[in-house]
Amino acid sequence: MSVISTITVTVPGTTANLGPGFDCIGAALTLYNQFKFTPIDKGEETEVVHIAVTGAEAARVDTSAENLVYQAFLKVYHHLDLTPPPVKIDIELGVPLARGLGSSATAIVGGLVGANLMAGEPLERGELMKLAIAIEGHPDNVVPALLGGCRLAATTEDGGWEICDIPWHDRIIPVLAIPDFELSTQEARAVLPKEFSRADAIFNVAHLGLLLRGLETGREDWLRSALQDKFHQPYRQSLISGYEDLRAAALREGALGMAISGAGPTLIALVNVIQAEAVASAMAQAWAKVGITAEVRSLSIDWQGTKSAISTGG
Ligand SMILES: Nc1ncnc2c1ncn2[C@@H]1O[C@H](COP(=O)(O)OP(=O)(O)O)[C@@H](O)[C@H]1O
Ligand SMILES: N[C@@H](CCOP(=O)(O)O)C(=O)O
Repeated sequence: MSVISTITVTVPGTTANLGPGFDCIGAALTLYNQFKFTPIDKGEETEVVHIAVTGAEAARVDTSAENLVYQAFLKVYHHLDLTPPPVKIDIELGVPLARGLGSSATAIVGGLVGANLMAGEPLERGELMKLAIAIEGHPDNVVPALLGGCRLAATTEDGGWEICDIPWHDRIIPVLAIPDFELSTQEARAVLPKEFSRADAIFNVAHLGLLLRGLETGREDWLRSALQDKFHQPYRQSLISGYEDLRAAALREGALGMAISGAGPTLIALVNVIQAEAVASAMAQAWAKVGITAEVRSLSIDWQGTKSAISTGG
């Protein structure tokens, strides 16, 4: 009988909200975290984990049993009422932490998918998705991280989720300006009001519609207004120093619009492919002028979502 030696799970980072789609839309990006799960022999001991992390920000990741990847791994076993096996988890970080690029979603999805494969794949993708949304608390990062592409998530009348794939025109490029400072999602959610006016709700519904059709058709006149929002960006801008300077620089070089990626502090510009390089360099310079070091990257949409491979031995 073949025995699992290692399970490798690769999960894309994501950009959520895209302006008016607060907590309901997100897209997977060509930026990845990799998680390797290796069963270890620990005799009678259970719930034992060894975690090793590599990558530029490795020292910032908790390697205790509180690690989010392991917590998600345990969730599958507890959900199935099974005893979790001792495991070694190797994490290779490619998604910057706490920058609004869905690093926590990669950890959750990675842990769930790894555990499900180790347990013999008892859970279907839809069940894993529900567990992931429950852990993260909102669907807009974990859904595209798992499925790839740009996805809209809406609740169904029976309390489930309807997931809709959003076409993304290949002329439209996401340029991500990633600063060297962090902003936790929890902190950036704490500044938001609990209620919104009717005028704000109508504003966001209209602009989300514009965004969806703009992304599908690539129509630049629609996309130029589509990233406006009244639900989160007005309250979060002050947490991101240089926000207005970056927006002005990006628009000056021809960006169609700029928004906060997820809860920030990364900023995302939607750009016609022809302008991508000029916009990226203008955004980097604008942050440098206010003393912030940043990495600015023109990325693509990841269409595959989470990938996994199992190597066996014995
Ligand atoms: N690869 C990882 N392994 C373990 N925990 C992680 C990993 N990536 C992110 N996390 C956890 O998620 C936190 C960041 O989550 P959050 O504030 O939501 O930011 P982000 O926008 O990156 O998702 C990190 O501080 C860490 O606790
Ligand atoms: N809709 C959430 C998205 C958070 O994304 P993250 O990448 O910052 O974790 C929010 O805006 O709070």
